[in-house]
Amino acid sequence: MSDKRASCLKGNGVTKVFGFGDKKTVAVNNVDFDFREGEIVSIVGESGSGKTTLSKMLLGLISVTEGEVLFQGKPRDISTGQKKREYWKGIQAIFQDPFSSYNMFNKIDSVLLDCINMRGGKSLPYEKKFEMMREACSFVNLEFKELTNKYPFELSGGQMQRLMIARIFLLKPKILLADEPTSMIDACSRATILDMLLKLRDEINMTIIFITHDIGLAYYISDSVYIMEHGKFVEHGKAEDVILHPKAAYTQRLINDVPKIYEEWDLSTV
Ligand SMILES: Nc1ncnc2c1ncn2[C@@H]1O[C@H](COP(=O)(O)OP(=O)(O)OP(=O)(O)O)[C@@H](O)[C@H]1O
Repeated sequence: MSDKRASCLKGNGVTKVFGFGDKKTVAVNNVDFDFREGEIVSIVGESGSGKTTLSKMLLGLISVTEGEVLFQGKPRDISTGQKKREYWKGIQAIFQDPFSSYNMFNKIDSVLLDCINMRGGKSLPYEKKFEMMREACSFVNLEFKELTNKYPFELSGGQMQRLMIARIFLLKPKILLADEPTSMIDACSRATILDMLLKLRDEINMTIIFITHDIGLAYYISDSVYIMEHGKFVEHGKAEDVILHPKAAYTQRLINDVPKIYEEWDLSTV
């Protein structure tokens, strides 16, 4: 993590409270963060720690109860539909379930064409658009000519994940929020997807925010890590500092929970 990189997304005292009175839940409790341009950040926590709520606030899908979010150094303004759409040119997300990410009635061509149009390419000649779609598919090792005229449900899970990354390749957002994007696929496809995301970060200097419960993945992939417990960040810093020298008991526990595959199994107790 280098302080020389400009701030991309910053939060001061960001809080989300659901419900009122006895039914009140403080899902995210007064968190501060500063994600830098081109940085890979992981937000790690167990189920219910507030990761999804925080990502929805970052994406502008739900309101912030208290605190402020700054995008590229300026207070974020998503007060109208128009301003939200403008903000979403800068921040995009991929989710763990690729099936939920597509309108299944839209052919793959139109999924990709929408991205080109969103980036202001509506009036480009079709040959140029075709070339852009072909390039985006080839970036993720897919053949556009095999996908054209098909629907997303005709693809395998792994192909759908790759198509999601092809969309990001075309949209070129400043920030990509990736919510456990590799949890539903096998280890081999998982490594490929991660490598593609890292390559994309290198090509377009995108900030990637990984939302995960997997501290091992966070160590492997991130520049910096934020550890979340009960809606608060209990520690953050460079991935190797936080994970190799954890200060919070909670971080220590998450690390201890990672199965150590190099240790022999003791089957006598089974
Ligand atoms: N719409 C909602 N209304 C009320 N409470 C909510 C709502 N959404 C989330 N919560 C509560 O906020 C807390 C944090 O939930 P959140 O989904 O953000 O956790 P998480 O870390 O993403 O969990 P997981 O890894 O299981 O997705 C939980 O106690 C949850 O019950």
